[in-house]
Amino acid sequence: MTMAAIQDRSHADSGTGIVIDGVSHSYGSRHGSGVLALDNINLDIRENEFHALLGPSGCGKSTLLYLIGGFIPIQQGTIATRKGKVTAPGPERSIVFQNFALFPWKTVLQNIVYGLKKQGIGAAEAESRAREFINLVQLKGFENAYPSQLSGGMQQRAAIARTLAVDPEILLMDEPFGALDAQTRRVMQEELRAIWQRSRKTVVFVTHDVHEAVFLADRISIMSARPGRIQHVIDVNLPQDRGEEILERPEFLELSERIWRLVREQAISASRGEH
Ligand SMILES: Nc1ncnc2c1ncn2[C@@H]1O[C@H](COP(=O)(O)OP(=O)(O)OP(=O)(O)O)[C@@H](O)[C@H]1O
Repeated sequence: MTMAAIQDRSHADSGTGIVIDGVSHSYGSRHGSGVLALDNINLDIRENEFHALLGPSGCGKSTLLYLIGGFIPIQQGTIATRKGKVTAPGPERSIVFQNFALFPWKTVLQNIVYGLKKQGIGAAEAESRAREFINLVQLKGFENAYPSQLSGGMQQRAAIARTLAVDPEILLMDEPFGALDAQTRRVMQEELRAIWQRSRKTVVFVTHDVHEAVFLADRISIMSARPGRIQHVIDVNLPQDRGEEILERPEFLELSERIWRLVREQAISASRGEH
């Protein structure tokens, strides 16, 4: 696949939505007598949309993401993509974690090539594709650097390049910028939004940062405190092209304020033990 190919995806109908139907999840017991983390989640994530999952700490955002990824078994309900029901990890679904997850003993280039070779792609093509994605995330010149020689933001860009290079239809992101300083985080958010606009993957992005969710997403699901339920699904009617200037716009600030109040209600009811 070439860079032109990922750009073409913005006009293609090959994206994959995710249908989450009646999904509940408990930890500590196979039969539901442990900690109920998710309670009857029903959610349709549209093809090619950038969807944020927002909610108080411990509400089950990561659990839902891992269930979509097929990394933990679905106990109750179903999750389906264009490829059918999710029962295990699959190449059409890739995840980016908070802590970069690069191999420290491999260079940036080797880290990206590794994932491509595992998919059966030959060495020469893997290397040229890896270089394209290194350029995409603006790490040209750092191909031969080891993760320890990079800043946190650069490591995360390398991790995102590794994930994008294998061309998943669905990109699952678990607070990928949580470990970054505020300035780097801002730059990464802008870059991610721009990359998404070019590649038009279906993205599910977990965060507990309201501004991050509003800046990045087309729709935001607000979850209740544990056990996690979908309380609200909010459309983000902001321009598709989003730069730093959008943070000052009244519609951005109003929507952020409205969502902040909804999230805060969940956090307060959690602290009162209402869930
Ligand atoms: N492996 C596990 N064993 C037992 N309980 C777990 C396990 N993983 C998560 N939990 C519990 O399930 C609930 C949901 O956890 P999860 O990590 O999905 O929430 P989260 O919304 O992603 O939280 P945070 O925003 O703090 O990362 C939490 O109460 C947590 O304590």
